[in-house]
Amino acid sequence: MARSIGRICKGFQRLGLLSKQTQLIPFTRVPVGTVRTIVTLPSFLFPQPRDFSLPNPSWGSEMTRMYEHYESQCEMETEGGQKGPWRRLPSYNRLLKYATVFPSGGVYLSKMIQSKARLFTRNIRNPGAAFEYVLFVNKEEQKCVCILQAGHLLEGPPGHVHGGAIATMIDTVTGTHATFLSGPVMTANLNINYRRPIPLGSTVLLESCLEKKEGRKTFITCRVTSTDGSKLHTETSALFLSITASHLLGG
Ligand SMILES: CCCCCCCCCCCCCCCC(=O)SCCNC(=O)CCNC(=O)[C@H](O)C(C)(C)COP(=O)(O)OP(=O)(O)OC[C@H]1O[C@@H](n2cnc3c(N)ncnc32)[C@H](O)[C@@H]1OP(=O)(O)O
Repeated sequence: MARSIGRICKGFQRLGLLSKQTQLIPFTRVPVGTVRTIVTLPSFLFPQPRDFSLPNPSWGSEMTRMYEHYESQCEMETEGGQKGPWRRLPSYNRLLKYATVFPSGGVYLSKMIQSKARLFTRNIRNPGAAFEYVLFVNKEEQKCVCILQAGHLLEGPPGHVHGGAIATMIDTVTGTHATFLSGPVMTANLNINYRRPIPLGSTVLLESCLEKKEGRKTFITCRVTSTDGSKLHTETSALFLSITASHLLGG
């Protein structure tokens, strides 16, 4: 258990959410006053988290075809036998499930852990009903592609996807991309132009590109198009600001 919690702590450290000094100290050996991270629950209570970016039976033929296309890019090797630049990003419905105490924000996080908080885009139990999506990132080109199949619960105008649902996906894709490029960030500005409605149930591509980085600022652009690229649905410019854990803990 200690090893698996340790791996999770390392994951948070990589994302910059835990300080490097945070140590895992088994509960039974904790000298009073030196606790930095407390393990409160045994690992058998944590089932293997579901990776929502993997195919499920609700995926239509277009979603599956696009997934297979990008997945095959991930398997490609360069001429020198190295792994190619594409990676699929796994996707879970919760990020903070396993952490119990932050160096200075234990109470806040402990409350979150006991709560029912779930990532907004991954909280519908019925597969295919809302956001079905998978993200692929290309490290060399500093771009990210998301394949989205928009389910029937996302209706806005009759037969078409709600503008807020589109904005949610744009924020998710550009936000994940910015995190990949710059570590923990928050959206400061999203500027979206809706050019053409997205039919409900259809599969579209969101392509996010790094425009520039300036200090704490990461500027990203994102286009939503049909899978063959012939129809432009939305265009976005987004600004993300790098944050530290204390920004989140400050509320
Ligand atoms: C390995 C990878 C795996 C990744 C795995 C991750 C998985 C994860 C998946 C989930 C992905 C979901 C992604 C959702 C992301 C959200 O939805 S975040 C939620 C929505 N956003 C918010 O709630 C943010 C609310 N706003 C804030 O907290 C604060 O205003 C901010 C944005 C942090 C900035 O505050 P601050 O740090 O105090 O910055 P501040 O000093 O005011 O300004 C700094 C600079 O930025 C500029 N600035 C600030 N705000 C703005 C603005 N709105 N417009 C223009 N400029 C601005 C300032 O002018 C200033 O510029 P300079 O004078 O330095 O040139």
